[in-house]
Amino acid sequence: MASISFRNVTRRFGNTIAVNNVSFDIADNEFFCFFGPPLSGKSTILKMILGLEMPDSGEILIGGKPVNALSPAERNVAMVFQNLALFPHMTAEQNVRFPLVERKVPEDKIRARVAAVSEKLHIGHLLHKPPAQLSGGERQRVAIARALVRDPAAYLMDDPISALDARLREETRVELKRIQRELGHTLVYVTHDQEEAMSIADRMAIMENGHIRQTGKPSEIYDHPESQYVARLLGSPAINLLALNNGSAGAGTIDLGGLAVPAGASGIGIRPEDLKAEPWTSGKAGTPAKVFEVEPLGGYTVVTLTAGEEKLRALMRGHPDIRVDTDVALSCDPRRIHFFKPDGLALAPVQSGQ
Ligand SMILES: Nc1ncnc2c1ncn2[C@@H]1O[C@H](COP(=O)(O)OP(=O)(O)OP(=O)(O)O)[C@@H](O)[C@H]1O
Repeated sequence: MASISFRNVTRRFGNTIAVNNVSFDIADNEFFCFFGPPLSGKSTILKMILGLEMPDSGEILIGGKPVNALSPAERNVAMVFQNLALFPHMTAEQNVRFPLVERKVPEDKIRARVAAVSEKLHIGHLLHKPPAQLSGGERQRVAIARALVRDPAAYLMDDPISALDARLREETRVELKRIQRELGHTLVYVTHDQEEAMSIADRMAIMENGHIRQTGKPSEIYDHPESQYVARLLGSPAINLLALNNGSAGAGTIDLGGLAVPAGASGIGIRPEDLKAEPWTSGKAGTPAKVFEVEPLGGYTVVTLTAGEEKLRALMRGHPDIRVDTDVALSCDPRRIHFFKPDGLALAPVQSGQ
């Protein structure tokens, strides 16, 4: 397996800058995810790693060696194009063998490789069965074995499970994460699903318009977004973003409880799970708001609130005793508030020294 690095890589298509001066380092054996909206440049990055697209400028390194001049075959990187669905007319074993048979790998090598992958993925006892006789989870393990049966320097996957239904998608991403960790493959993964990216990646890069806006562990990026753009892309329901009206006197409609606002801040962000809404009682601290709608989701409830001109969302555990059109008091742990400048970049909170 190998590390993968870009150094100031740019790729243009006519007037479109698909990838704009991008640099990153993916470590050996890392599960790395590119996440961003459609047309942000994710697939073009994968194609340049693979050697199907050439950069206009910049350098690409695999295993520390420059590969700009190497053909796809010489780079030994495998793209998993197809989604992780099995061929129904083949047994599990025929499915797993397929990528090697297609590449005319000698039979003894195929046998050895299928045996090795089957042992690692614990599917040896399933190999004689057709997909129809496998459970959903078993089918996904076999499909992943087929995707991983080659032994390249790194695997690339472009939205491989988006075609599956929601339940199977959840199962498959857990399997994939576990298997990647067990096998220790470098895996570069593209998705436009924020939950998938957050749950699956060791580290991720957030893309916008050909730029990487932030790179890091999903939890670090979620807790410390460097811009409003990144803050908004991660989390469901989305972060509440509010304009600051008059500096430290108050944040629009949210009482900041005397929190010092950093100089230059023009807006704040509060994650729905950090916003507390409690039944209003006179004399209670907090910003008055009205309950607009309540959405029970089973384990959680999303409460939409109106405070002045603003609509805010709070994510609460279980089934809170909150009714539509009643008055509530809003509060938030001030340490969980994000501050942003007019250009959308984040500001560090003022250190109180306490
Ligand atoms: N072969 C091409 N010819 C012309 N323009 C291209 C080509 N490939 C990509 N682009 C353009 O480059 C930009 C980035 O596209 P890319 O496919 O890399 O984005 P993406 O983030 O993978 O999108 P999606 O999630 O929709 O696959 C887009 O504006 C796209 O139209």
